[in-house]
Amino acid sequence: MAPTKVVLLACGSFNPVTNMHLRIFELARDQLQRTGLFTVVGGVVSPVNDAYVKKDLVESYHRVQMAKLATQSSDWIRVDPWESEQNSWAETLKVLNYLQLQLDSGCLMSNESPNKNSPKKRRKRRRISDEIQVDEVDYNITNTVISNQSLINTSEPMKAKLLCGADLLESFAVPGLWQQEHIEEILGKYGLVVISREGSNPLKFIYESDTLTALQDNIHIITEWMPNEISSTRIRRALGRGESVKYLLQDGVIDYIKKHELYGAVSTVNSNLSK
Ligand SMILES: Nc1ncnc2c1ncn2[C@@H]1O[C@H](COP(=O)(O)OP(=O)(O)OP(=O)(O)O)[C@@H](O)[C@H]1O
Ligand SMILES: NC(=O)c1ccc[n+]([C@@H]2O[C@H](COP(=O)(O)O)[C@@H](O)[C@H]2O)c1
Repeated sequence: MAPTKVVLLACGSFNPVTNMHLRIFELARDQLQRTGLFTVVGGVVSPVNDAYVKKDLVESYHRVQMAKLATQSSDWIRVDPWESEQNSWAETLKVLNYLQLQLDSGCLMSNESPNKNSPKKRRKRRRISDEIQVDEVDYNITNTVISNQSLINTSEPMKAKLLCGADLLESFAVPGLWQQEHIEEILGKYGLVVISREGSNPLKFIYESDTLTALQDNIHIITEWMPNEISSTRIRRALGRGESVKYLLQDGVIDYIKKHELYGAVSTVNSNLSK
């Protein structure tokens, strides 16, 4: 049987995007392809909407720009600002539905597709947006994406899968956070690729849930044998304290943070301080 073509979607704050966020895409692609069952044709970073209540969340405009800078050298990971541009927070299932509709209709937007602004493509994406009942999106804003990534060929059937760290899987158990039907649909219709994280035990977590056990064929657990806790929270803390974050974030992201004085970082534009 030919491998299933897959596009990985990572939803999160990306506040800011770290090298570990990039690493989980790479690890997931490598390990999924080694099974011989999947070909990973793309990865999508979807920064969460500003309406998602989280401490210290900087404006999505900045989080999207940083994610674009971080992924600009990748030929398969791109950033989709659609979720961040909605008028309200969009649940993860809706983001997956939106991505799958784009894949089904052959109109997955690249970060720099030459004809991305064509009225035909704009109309098509607007229809997709209407179909999943989210607020109207201004695609002129969406299309101000800057990057050098190539267009994913969407002429063949492709499946969206949710890529996450084990902490996101474990958040399924937080009362009131996820609707049961959403969890079932995310797993049943799409599937989950979970990267292990220090302090988590995804296999035990699945074992303890009847829903997850019933759908475990659609959960791919990938062990990160070089675990590290590069987390956005720790990066923000370091920045606020004036500590170096070099090699934890892409250089372009560090420059952007300093230029815009995000997370309490001090601009180096007018000073002689090195990174
Ligand atoms: N070190 C890591 N190992 C494995 N997965 C990770 C790691 N860091 C982030 N992820 C995963 O990347 C996705 C997006 O990350 P997100 O920005 O929401 O989390 P975070 O880095 O933990 O942020 P914060 O520290 O602000 O809570 C999530 O699924 C998260 O589990
Ligand atoms: N019900 C849901 O769909 C649901 C609930 C909680 C978090 N999420 C998503 O999970 C991600 C969590 O990000 P953080 O780990 O940064 O909080 C975000 O993208 C958020 O939208 C989705």
